[in-house]
Amino acid sequence: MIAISIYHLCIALCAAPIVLLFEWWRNPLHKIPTIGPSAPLLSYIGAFRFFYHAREMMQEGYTKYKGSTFKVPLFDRWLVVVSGRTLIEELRRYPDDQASFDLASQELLQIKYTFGPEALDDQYHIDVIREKLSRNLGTLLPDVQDEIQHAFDHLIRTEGDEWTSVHVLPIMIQIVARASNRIFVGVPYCRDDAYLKLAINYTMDVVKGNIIMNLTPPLLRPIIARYFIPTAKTKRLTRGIITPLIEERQRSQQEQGANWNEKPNDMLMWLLDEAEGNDSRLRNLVTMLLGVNFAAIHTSGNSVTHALYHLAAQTDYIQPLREEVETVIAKEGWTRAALIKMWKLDSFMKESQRVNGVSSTSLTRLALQDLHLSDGTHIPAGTIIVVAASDTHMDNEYYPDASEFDPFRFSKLREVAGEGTKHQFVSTSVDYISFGHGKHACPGRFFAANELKAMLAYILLNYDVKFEREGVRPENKWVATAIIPDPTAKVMFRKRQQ
Ligand code: HEM
Repeated sequence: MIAISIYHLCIALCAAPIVLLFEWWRNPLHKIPTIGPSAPLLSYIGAFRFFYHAREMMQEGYTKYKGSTFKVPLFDRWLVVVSGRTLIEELRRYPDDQASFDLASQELLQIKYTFGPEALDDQYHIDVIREKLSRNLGTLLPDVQDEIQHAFDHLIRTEGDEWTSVHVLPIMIQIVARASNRIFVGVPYCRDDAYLKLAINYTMDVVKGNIIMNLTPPLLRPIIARYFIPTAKTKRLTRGIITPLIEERQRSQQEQGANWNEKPNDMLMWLLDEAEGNDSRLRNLVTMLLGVNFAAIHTSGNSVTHALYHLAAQTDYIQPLREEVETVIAKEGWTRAALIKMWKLDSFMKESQRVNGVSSTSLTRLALQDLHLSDGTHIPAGTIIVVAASDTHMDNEYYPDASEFDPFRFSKLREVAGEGTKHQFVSTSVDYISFGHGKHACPGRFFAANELKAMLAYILLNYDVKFEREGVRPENKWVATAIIPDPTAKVMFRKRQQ
C-alpha cells in the first residue's frame, strides 16, 4: 500500500512540471514576448523584479517592442503592454463591452471588497464630476484659492525672511485634500483633521485591502473582507462624521425646497441631488465621496510635488513664471480666465506630468473577448492591457530631447497658429496619456489642472523656494507601475518680502 502511494506520488511529482509547462506553452499569452523570465514559477522572480525595477523593465520592453506588445509579470497575473500611436488608438477605440476600464479597475483594485460592492453598481459620481464639477470651475475658483491660502498659512510656518525646511510630499497632499474638500464637502469639514485623515488614508487602505485580497483564495475573500479590510472601518468612521451633515442638508431641502437660497454648491450636494428618491444611492453616498477623494488626492498631491521639485531644483524658472502670473493677475484679477491665460504655468505643469507622471501605464483595460490587434497580436479574453505611458512620454520621436525637462515646451508649441488648445495641460492625445485618452480619460482633470495651477501660482507669488542641495532634484521612486516623488525630500520655503 505504502509502495503504491510512493509510486503515485513520484508519478505526480514528475507529471506536475510537465503539465505546468504544457499549460504555459498552450496559453495564448505565451506568444507575447516577456520581459523577465516567463516560465511557470520563475515568473514570480520576474514579479519581484517588476515591483522594484519596473522602470528598467518597461524601458526594455518599449525599446524592443515599440509599436507592438510585450508583457510584464505581476504577482497574480500578466500585464500586456501596448505602445505606438496605432495600437494606443486601437485600444482607445474598443467599446466597453470588448475592453472594459471598469472591470479592469475592479480586478486590479478588487473594488468589490476594497471600496465595497456598492461602488461597482452605480457610478453616478462620474457624471457629477463631468457635468457639475467641470462646469462650476469658474464659480468655485475663489473658494479653492481661499482654501489654498488658509492651508498654506496653517501648514507652512515661516518667520520673517528666514528659510524654513518643509517635508513637502505629505504637506502637499494635505493642502490638496483641504482645497479639494472645500469643493467636496465645504467648511468646516475640509479643515476637520479627523475627516481629512480618513479621506487621505483611504487610498492606502484600498492598497492594503487589495494586497490582503490578492493573498486570499477567491472563495474565502467575502469572509476575509468582512473582518480584515481596513476600508470598512474608514467608511464607518467617515459616515459618523458626514451623516449629520447629510441629514442637515436633507432637512433644509425638505423645508425650503426651491427657495433654499443658501443651498451649497459642492460635490456632496450634487451627489445628494442625484441620489434623491433613490435609497441605494443615498445609502452609498459616503462610499462615493471617499471614491472621489481616492481619485483626487494622491494623484494631485503627487503631481504638484513633482512640479514643485523642478521649481526648487532649477530656481531660474521662478522668475518667468512669476512674471507671467503677476502680469495676468494685474490685468484679469484672480479668475478662471486668468488661469487659462497663464500658458507658461500650464506648460510647466504639463511638462512635469510628461517627464514624471503618477503612473508608468495608462488606458487600463480588461479584454472581455479575444482581441486581435493590427500588429498581429492575439490577446485572450481575461487579459489586462495597458499603454506604456512613461515610455511614450520619453520617446524622442514624439518629443525632441524627450529626456530634458523643458518647462516651456508646450507654451512654445501653443504659439504656433492653430495649436492654441492642442497643447494645453488638460488635452489628451495618443502622445500624451497622463490623464488617459478617450472615453475614460480622467473626468477630474479640469478641476485638477485648475487646483494645481492655483497652488503653484500661490507658491510663486508668496514664497521663494529651493533645495538645500541647490540644483539637485531628488529621484522619483517607482513601485511597480506607480511613480512617486521622493517622499523624504525637503524643500526650503521663504516668505517673499513684498
Ligand atoms: C493630477 C491629477 C490626476 C491624474 C494624473 C489623474 C489620472 C487619471 C487616469 C490616468 C485615469 C484613467 C484613464 C484611463 O485609464 O483611460 C483617471 C480616471 C479617473 N479620474 Fe483622474 N486623475 C487626476 C485627478 C482626478 C480628480 C481630481 C478626480 C475627481 C475630482 C478624478 C476622477 C477620476 C475618475 C472618476 C476616473 C474614472 C473615469 C471613468 O471611470 O471613466 N481624477 N484619472
